[in-house]
Amino acid sequence: MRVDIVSIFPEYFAPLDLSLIGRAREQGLLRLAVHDLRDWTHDVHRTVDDTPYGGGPGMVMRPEPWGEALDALAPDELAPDGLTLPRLLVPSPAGAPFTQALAHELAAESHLLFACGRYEGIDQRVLDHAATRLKVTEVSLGDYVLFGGEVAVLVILEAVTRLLPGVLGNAGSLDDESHAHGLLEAPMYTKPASWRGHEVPDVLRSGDHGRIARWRRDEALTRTARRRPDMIAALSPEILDKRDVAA
Ligand SMILES: CN1CCCC[C@@H]1Cn1ccc2ccc(-c3n[nH]c(N)c3C#N)cc21
Repeated sequence: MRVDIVSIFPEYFAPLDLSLIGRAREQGLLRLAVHDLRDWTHDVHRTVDDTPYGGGPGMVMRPEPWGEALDALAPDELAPDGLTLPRLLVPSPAGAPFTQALAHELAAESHLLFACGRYEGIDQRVLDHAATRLKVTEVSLGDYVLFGGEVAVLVILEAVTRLLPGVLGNAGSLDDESHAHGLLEAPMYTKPASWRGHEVPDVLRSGDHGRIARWRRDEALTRTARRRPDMIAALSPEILDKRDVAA
């Protein structure tokens, strides 16, 4: 997967050299490039913002630098290095909720292009024009307000990269994690068996894999019902009716 990120704070993405994302890049599973939007300005002050039409507080990101950046990073013709037309992701509090389902959808793309807004946001015409030739998705992390899109890109990129084949050593670890099947994950334990008077549930030490799987499924259902009743309502019937969870 190729990923391009455009931001006025490219240094925000230094953490992408670390951990599993850094290793995915070394393994060639992820080709990532971060670009400074100001490289597409032409004035001495490298201006990227201006006052909003219609008045109001703050500044809006100018369309010209964004237009040139997207032209350069999403060229109409197939570039010599195999650049395909990317899917444009624009973090925004007005975007569609970012979910595990969307993470899986994005993990299937060959080229993602992230546009990180700041100030009051990006001039709407940038997105409207991009949509004439790219798939554009405005996406939101949640119902709260951040300073800009960079944090959202870090979150989205981590959620997507871990789904790429070969990134997680034990792909099985994706199977029962929270949100993998519409449920929260069951509680997890490790040694010692007894810690400050708290014991590991006996079933997990029984060696009976069928019982353990059923216990984990029941715990996941109980935890989800208590903490996220909205997820229970959205469960597919087969998950609720699943009788034998043993493999
Ligand atoms: C504060 N300021 C005036 C009100 C509108 C937003 C603006 C700040 N801002 C500028 C670009 C930008 C992109 C994403 C987000 C964002 N906030 N919350 C989320 N879940 C987000 C995502 N994903 C915020 C952004």
